[in-house]
Amino acid sequence: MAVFHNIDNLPSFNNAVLTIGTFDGVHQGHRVILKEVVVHAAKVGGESVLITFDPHPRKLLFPDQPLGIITPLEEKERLLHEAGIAHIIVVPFTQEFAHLSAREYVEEFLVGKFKPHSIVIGYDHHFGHDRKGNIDMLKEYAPVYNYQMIEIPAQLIEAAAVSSTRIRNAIKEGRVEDAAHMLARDYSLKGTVVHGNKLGRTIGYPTANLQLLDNEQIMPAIGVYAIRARYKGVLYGAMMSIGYNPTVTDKKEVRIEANLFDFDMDIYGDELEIIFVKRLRNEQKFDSLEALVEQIHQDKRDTLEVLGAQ
Ligand SMILES: Cc1cc2nc3c(=O)[nH]c(=O)nc-3n(C[C@H](O)[C@H](O)[C@H](O)COP(=O)(O)O)c2cc1C
Ligand SMILES: Nc1ncnc2c1ncn2[C@@H]1O[C@H](COP(=O)(O)OP(=O)(O)O)[C@@H](O)[C@H]1O
Repeated sequence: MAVFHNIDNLPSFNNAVLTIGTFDGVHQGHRVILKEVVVHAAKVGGESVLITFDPHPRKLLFPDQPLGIITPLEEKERLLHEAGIAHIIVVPFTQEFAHLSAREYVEEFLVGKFKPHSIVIGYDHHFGHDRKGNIDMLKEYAPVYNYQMIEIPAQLIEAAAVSSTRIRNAIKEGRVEDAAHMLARDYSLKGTVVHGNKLGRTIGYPTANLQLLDNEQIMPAIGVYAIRARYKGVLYGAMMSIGYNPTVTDKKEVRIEANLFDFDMDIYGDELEIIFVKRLRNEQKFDSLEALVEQIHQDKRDTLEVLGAQ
């Protein structure tokens, strides 16, 4: 198992079975491809090699569009290894790399650096400057450079009825259960616990305020969620508010905060992982703090019911 970030200093792989893509989310559709790579590598006595890009190509190509990624790189690397991929190549996605013509990309990059035994690719994969390269081109070069092409057909990928875009939309709309279904795991975020307004403890609900480790990661819709929170390897039932806290402030700043059950520790500065389970309700502006607290009691009951039912 290894991750390589420097493409100018790669080892030579033995019968590399390659796949290429951003694999944001490492979702059910991606897993169809990953499985083929791992199984095929075992069959031909080769090594599974996955090429991915950082930052996400869309960030370089469309810098004005907010990106929103599902899996930060470190998490993606962990999930890919879990899926059985032996070697991960993280290509720094620079202007120079983006400008390689499709031919240069195949000849100098794929063949030059990896001498692949096989390339496993989805039917709709594009590459090279202006995305001009496609699967037909990889097929044409196959006999020239002596690699085998394995195309993952549309039906197989579409049967999974999953795409990174659909997952992004589900998360943005707060449909975290739909996202979990497509990801085959719960959506999660990591953050550092920062100081808030110190009001939480006075109303009986201290809330760890989070600053996300990866600002590019997608935030679920404003609202209240049943979650699990992982602190130093231990999972706690918890509830989360993502919102502006209109009951207590007029500031237009989004706060991400979690109240952990059966927990009483000072965790400022520490890392907390949030695992989304279900969106419970919209954020509301209450007439009084008492009314907010009444509702938070109810949120806790609802959360315990949701978590207990799992
Ligand atoms: C489960 C939960 C639900 C919440 N719902 C709301 C809400 O609907 N409206 C609101 O103004 N604030 C809501 N809050 C946020 C509280 O206003 C906030 O936690 C409180 O002001 C303490 O903030 P502090 O951590 O900055 O001290 C919610 C908090 C939690 C934990
Ligand atoms: N059950 C708990 N859930 C969340 N945070 C807790 C809990 N118990 C203690 N804490 C601590 O209390 C802090 C939150 O208290 P709070 O009064 O809301 O302050 P702040 O406004 O700075 O977030 C957390 O950052 C954490 O260090």
